[in-house]
Amino acid sequence: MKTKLKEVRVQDAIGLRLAHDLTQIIPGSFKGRLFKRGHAITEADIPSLLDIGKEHIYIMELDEAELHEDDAAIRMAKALADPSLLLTEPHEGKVSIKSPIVGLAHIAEEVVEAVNRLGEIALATVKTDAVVKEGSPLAATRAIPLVVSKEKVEQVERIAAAYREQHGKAPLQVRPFRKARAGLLTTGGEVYYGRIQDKFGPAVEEKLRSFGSEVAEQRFAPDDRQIIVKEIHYLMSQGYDMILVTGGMSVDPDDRTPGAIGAAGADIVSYGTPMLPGSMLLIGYIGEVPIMGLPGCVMHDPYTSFDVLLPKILAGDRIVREDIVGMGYGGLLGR
Ligand SMILES: Nc1nc2c(c(=O)[nH]1)N[C@H]1C(S)=C(S)[C@@H](COP(=O)(O)OP(=O)(O)OC[C@H]3O[C@@H](n4cnc5c(N)ncnc54)[C@H](O)[C@@H]3O)O[C@H]1N2
Ligand code: MOO
Repeated sequence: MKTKLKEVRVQDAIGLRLAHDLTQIIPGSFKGRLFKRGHAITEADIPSLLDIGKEHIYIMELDEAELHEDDAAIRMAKALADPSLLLTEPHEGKVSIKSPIVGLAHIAEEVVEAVNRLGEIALATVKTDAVVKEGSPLAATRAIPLVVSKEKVEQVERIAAAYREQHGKAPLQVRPFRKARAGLLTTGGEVYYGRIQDKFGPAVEEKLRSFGSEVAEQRFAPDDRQIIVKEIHYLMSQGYDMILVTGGMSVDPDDRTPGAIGAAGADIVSYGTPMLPGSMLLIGYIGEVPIMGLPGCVMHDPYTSFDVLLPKILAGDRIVREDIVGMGYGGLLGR
């Protein structure tokens, strides 16, 4: 390091400016910045500095071949992020990259690894296909020491530029969701004949709404294959973007839904999804329109195979068999 760092006792530092943010942690109640970089120390600050364990502060003379942690974090974030993403001010040496929209993260894993292989810098991200909400972070950058060589940050910039060149997009981005209008068919004699109240409709509506889509119409059918087929055809005729059928997805004689979806003309991508909960989910297509058979757990569990497949569909993916095959590894979430 060619940057000059001089240690000064806090008692002798009145009027001097802090070279970096200073953090306080009080377990259970606070973790954050107590003093900001550039703050000029006053007499009154001394007890607080001693309370967070700072008997000395640094006075910094930055070498021109090196970068302060804040500036390194900003440059790396700018190099890696799609221009639509939001970059926070550096905070304790970290820049967060946030999504301006609800969507699906797309993270170039090879870039994340190449950057982290350089050492002395950190790039942490969510995984590809994670759903990000408006304002939620998808990545953060940070330099580990207080100063790093410019060359290191330039290497990050070169890695990011090479990816952009090859793929025509940034290594970190968010794919937006389309607003889908779904047709919902709820099967089950116990609901159809009024023995119990429907709980599936509200659960599916809530889920779609959280992704910016909607249930345009809900229909009901008893456990009768022909009626279910007729209702699927009706929903198709309404031009909905997606058809969701609930109930009757497992092994009982009254579980007619998988057979009816096939009989309605769907190309079945998979009946059965290697994820728990959500193993009895069916996905197929009638032409371009996705159709899913949703098992009972979707009504009950907050996160199932439906929560993996629905966002991918809304981001414009057509689900293929390999997507389903890949869900088993890491797919044991509940019972
Ligand atoms: N022997 C086996 N048992 C089960 C299997 C299996 O493979 N072998 N699979 C299990 C899995 S996984 C699931 S998930 C459940 C649910 O399967 P279904 O989707 O077929 O659900 P149903 O049998 O239609 O109903 C189960 C339960 O949920 C109530 N229900 C259904 N629809 C509604 C609605 N719209 N509103 C309110 N309540 C509803 C229904 O009355 C039943 O109580 O099967 C496991 N078992
Ligand atoms: O489809 Mo079942 O939910 O695995 O619980």
